[in-house]
Amino acid sequence: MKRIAVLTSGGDAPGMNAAINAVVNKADDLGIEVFGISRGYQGLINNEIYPLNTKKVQGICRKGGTVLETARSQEFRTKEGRKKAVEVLKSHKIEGLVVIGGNGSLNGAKVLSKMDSEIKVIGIPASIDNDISGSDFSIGFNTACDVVTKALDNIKDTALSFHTSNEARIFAVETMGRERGWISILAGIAGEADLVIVPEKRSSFAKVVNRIKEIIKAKNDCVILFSEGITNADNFVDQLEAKLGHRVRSTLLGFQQRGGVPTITDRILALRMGVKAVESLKAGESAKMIAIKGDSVKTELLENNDIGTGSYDYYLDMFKHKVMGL
Ligand SMILES: Nc1ncnc2c1ncn2[C@@H]1O[C@H](COP(=O)(O)OP(=O)(O)OP(=O)(O)O)[C@@H](O)[C@H]1O
Ligand SMILES: O=P(O)(O)OC[C@H]1O[C@](O)(CO)[C@@H](O)[C@@H]1O
Repeated sequence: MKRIAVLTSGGDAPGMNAAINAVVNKADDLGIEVFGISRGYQGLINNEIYPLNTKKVQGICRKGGTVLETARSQEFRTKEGRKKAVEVLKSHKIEGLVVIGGNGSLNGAKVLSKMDSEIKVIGIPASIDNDISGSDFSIGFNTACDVVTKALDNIKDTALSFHTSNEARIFAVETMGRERGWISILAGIAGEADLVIVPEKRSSFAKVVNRIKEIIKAKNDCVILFSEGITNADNFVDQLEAKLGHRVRSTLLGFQQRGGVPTITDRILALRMGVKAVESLKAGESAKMIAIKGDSVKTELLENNDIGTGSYDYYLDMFKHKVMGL
């Protein structure tokens, strides 16, 4: 393997830059040339490709987002688009490609790996949603949880300061994560939310309301964390106010969860995965994804699924009275 390329695709995630840095530095160690591709698969189709070296990626580990920029590409979903992508890689004599992205990007990597046996493709899971099967954690998830936990810490200061007021204080905070409640559950436990509502559990709206009433009766405040993937997430707070007859103060953290300086945990995860991806290409592997399992970084087959695995049930069951679903 003499020449490889790296791209980032789909939603950006904090730590993607550390993965790029590791790919370039490990390739340098092994005497492999590296090219960067801008704007994901669309940039690849458009031949937006340039040489990278260790100097160019110096100091990027601390940066959020991705220095390669990212995109979602309809054209790459077509066979014609993917053919163009292969032609571009071949025209630059690229023998291996590292795709850093979420489950869609990794599905794209799998399809690309079937196009031409001379081009090896390895995926690195990077998404704040942690919804990628095969790896316990994806790059960016830890940073997103950190943002949400810190927001909860701040909100709880107000909640606890109003314990003796006449009016019960109720706060509702929405998290990202698409159909998965990973961010809610981990940040909820760490930030001591009183109630976490995730899409994976089933309950009724009436039961959720009753649980909130119990919490208020017991301590006069309630901090609720709910996932964007629950049923009727958009109207959840309005419906709660109507049923409870109380004000519910709402916080939408939105894209704050996807950006910002990556935590050391995300940086180390990304660095380990970047190194493993280059080693895997060097060993001639293809159609594989880098995964963290327990404390080990491994290669797994790229599978066409998008539900995320890891030890999710363990966290859901830690404090049963604090977790409900809708
Ligand atoms: N089945 C597929 N076949 C070919 N390409 C795909 C496929 N699925 C996704 N892609 C490519 O990967 C790109 C990124 O996918 P997607 O928009 O689902 O984001 P993602 O990687 O899952 O990130 P996020 O975690 O932000 O959702 C798509 O725009 C498309 O170009
Ligand atoms: O607006 P966009 O870029 O499609 O991203 C929104 C989605 O991306 C994610 O942040 C994952 O990257 C989801 O949690 C969220 O719903």
